[in-house]
Amino acid sequence: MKKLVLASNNAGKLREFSELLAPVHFEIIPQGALGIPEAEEPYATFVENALAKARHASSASGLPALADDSGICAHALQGAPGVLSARYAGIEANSAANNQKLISALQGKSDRGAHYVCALVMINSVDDPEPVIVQTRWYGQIQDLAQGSHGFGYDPHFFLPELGLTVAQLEPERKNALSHRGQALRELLIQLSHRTKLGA
Ligand SMILES: O=c1nc[nH]c2c1ncn2[C@H]1C[C@H](O)[C@@H](COP(=O)(O)OP(=O)(O)OP(=O)(O)O)O1
Ligand SMILES: [Mg+2]
Repeated sequence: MKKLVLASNNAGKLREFSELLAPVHFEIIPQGALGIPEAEEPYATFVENALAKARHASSASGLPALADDSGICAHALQGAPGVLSARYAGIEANSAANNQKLISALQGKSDRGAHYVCALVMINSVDDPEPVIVQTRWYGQIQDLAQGSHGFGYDPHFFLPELGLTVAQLEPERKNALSHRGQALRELLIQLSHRTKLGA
């Protein structure tokens, strides 16, 4: 079975990837299982950070790698925290501190619109000239009150008006069916299947 390193140390993402990739015939190896530490994420775009993570994991393992760089963009904050979502309240910040900072930054703002972004990059090797790249959005609203216990990160504050629920109130399968990460992974698998058909 083809091996694939998942270039992430985020337990929530790793759980979602294992659910989403369950039907796929890859042996999925989280980079932590190979002792690979987090990559630097210095770039201003999600795609560049995802590519840096994928290259880091592929270089350290000698295997194909899949990386996710994602975040939440608040419209009233000109897209902040964006690529800095994981480090919004500081380098070692946890989700509670990041959520708190986001809610504080939005006090008094009437526009609560936001979107999640997910950039996925898959490479066959560190020098792969044709990375598979997908980027998707998931729209919602940021609410002050934290609700729900599923998911991770900003999910308890990310409200879906069509459902009347936060993402943390969705069962995992329902989140995966709708989320930025679920959309991106399904698109990536379609792109891979086209390549396989063409023998590339
Ligand atoms: O579905 C999601 N539900 C809730 N929050 C989410 C989601 N997707 C991304 N997020 C937030 C979490 C973190 O604050 C940031 C990702 O940051 P990001 O650098 O891509 O990931 P990370 O540092 O946690 O793990 P890693 O880089 O090892 O993959 O966006
Ligand atoms: Mg990160």
